[in-house]
Amino acid sequence: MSAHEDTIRAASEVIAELGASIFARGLTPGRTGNLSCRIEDEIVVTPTGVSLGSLDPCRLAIIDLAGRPVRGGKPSKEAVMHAALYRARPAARGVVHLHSTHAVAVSCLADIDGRSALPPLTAYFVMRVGRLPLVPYFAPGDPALSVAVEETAREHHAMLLANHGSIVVAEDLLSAADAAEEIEETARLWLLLREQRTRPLADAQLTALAERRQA
Ligand SMILES: O=C(O)[C@@H](O)C(=O)COP(=O)(O)O
Ligand SMILES: [Zn+2]
Repeated sequence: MSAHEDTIRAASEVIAELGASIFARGLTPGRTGNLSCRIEDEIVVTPTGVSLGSLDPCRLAIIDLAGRPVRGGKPSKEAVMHAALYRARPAARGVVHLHSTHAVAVSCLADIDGRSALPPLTAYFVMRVGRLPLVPYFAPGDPALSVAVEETAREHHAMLLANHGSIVVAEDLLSAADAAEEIEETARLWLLLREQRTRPLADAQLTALAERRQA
């Protein structure tokens, strides 16, 4: 087996392990959500119609950076969107898309700010996620969704898909998962606090966090 195949195999094991953990913690129900890792110019992505809780690392799909199937199982219907994210952010190596309950709830609200779907309630949210734009609704797998996501990803690594869920692209798969989990926790906090006056972080506090992130 070549070194490339060895790396694909190792990434597939990480994807299956992470999928099981995400599913066990109730972060995406049923057969929703999809995960991927970029290895050189190939992407290992979860197959369509399979629960993240029961992924077989030997049956994941391999696609190219144009989103075309190369070998393995039938790719997620969002594979083209994953490929679009890697094109938009060439240094990225992991993508996580989830239907986490509270994040989906926020994505369905009529009155959210499309430029920033969740307020900066905590430092952790600001450090992991930053500003979270809302991508307008397109049906799952619609090529127009990939176009919208690719455009947004040039400025933001995390976004909320209207009436759908979260999607994060990051330097590695586990960092993408951390950010997706943080979106869910912040959405839950925000819904808990909705009837109360809140005190999001102030601009000076956000600037200080941005400086620490760069340090
Ligand atoms: O919402 C959808 O249908 C997809 O975005 C999804 O989450 C699961 O689709 P597959 O990855 O094709 O199973
Ligand atoms: Zn989905």
